[in-house]
Amino acid sequence: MSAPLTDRIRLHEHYFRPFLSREQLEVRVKELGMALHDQLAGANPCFVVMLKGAFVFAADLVRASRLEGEVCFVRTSSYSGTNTVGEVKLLIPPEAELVRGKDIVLIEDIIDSGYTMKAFLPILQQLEPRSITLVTLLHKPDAQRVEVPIDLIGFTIPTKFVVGYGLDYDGLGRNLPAIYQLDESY
Ligand SMILES: O=P(O)(O)OC[C@H]1O[C@H](OP(=O)(O)OP(=O)(O)O)[C@H](O)[C@@H]1O
Ligand code: HPA
Repeated sequence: MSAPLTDRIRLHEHYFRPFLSREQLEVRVKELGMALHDQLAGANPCFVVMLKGAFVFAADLVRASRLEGEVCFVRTSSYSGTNTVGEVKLLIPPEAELVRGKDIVLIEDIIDSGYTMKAFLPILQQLEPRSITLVTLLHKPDAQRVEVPIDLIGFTIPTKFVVGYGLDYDGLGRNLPAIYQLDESY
């Protein structure tokens, strides 16, 4: 059954329909937090958050993990509209002194083509962390172009552009509490 028209949202010229509800996100993020807690029991990790998209997920995941640790922010950029431009820019690099020798929890909102992580992981590895645990809320396996070692995945989703819960379409939609999927019937 299609979603009621009132649930549809418009961002710029595109329409998006409800895809993952606030409740589904809350339940899954708690599960991911517990999994991290079990995997890193006793560690004092450094959470590395990929800005901008992962800021909402990271805020919930860090608290759900109940792990004590520093938080550090990194910013990459490679999307224009709904397409990757291929080249990954590192706009805010990681802080070397927070990463060296630490167990890193790398928090990403989405792995789509995989180009962002493929470009960023070697930069992180050069700083010689003790370990890296890569957590992504969303993964589009059919869109992935390069190998990425993902440790924890929230939701495996189809190859359609999504927004909300931190993810944007050209600067809009990050504030939405749920996740919406591009509706190509308009
Ligand atoms: O696997 P990929 O195809 O590389 O796509 C994933 C990346 O794309 C988005 O970032 P973006 O470059 O749009 O920057 P943003 O987080 O500031 O929105 C998203 O937050 C991921 O970091
Ligand atoms: O589907 C997406 N939505 C928002 N940002 C993204 N960056 C890569 N894929 C996506």
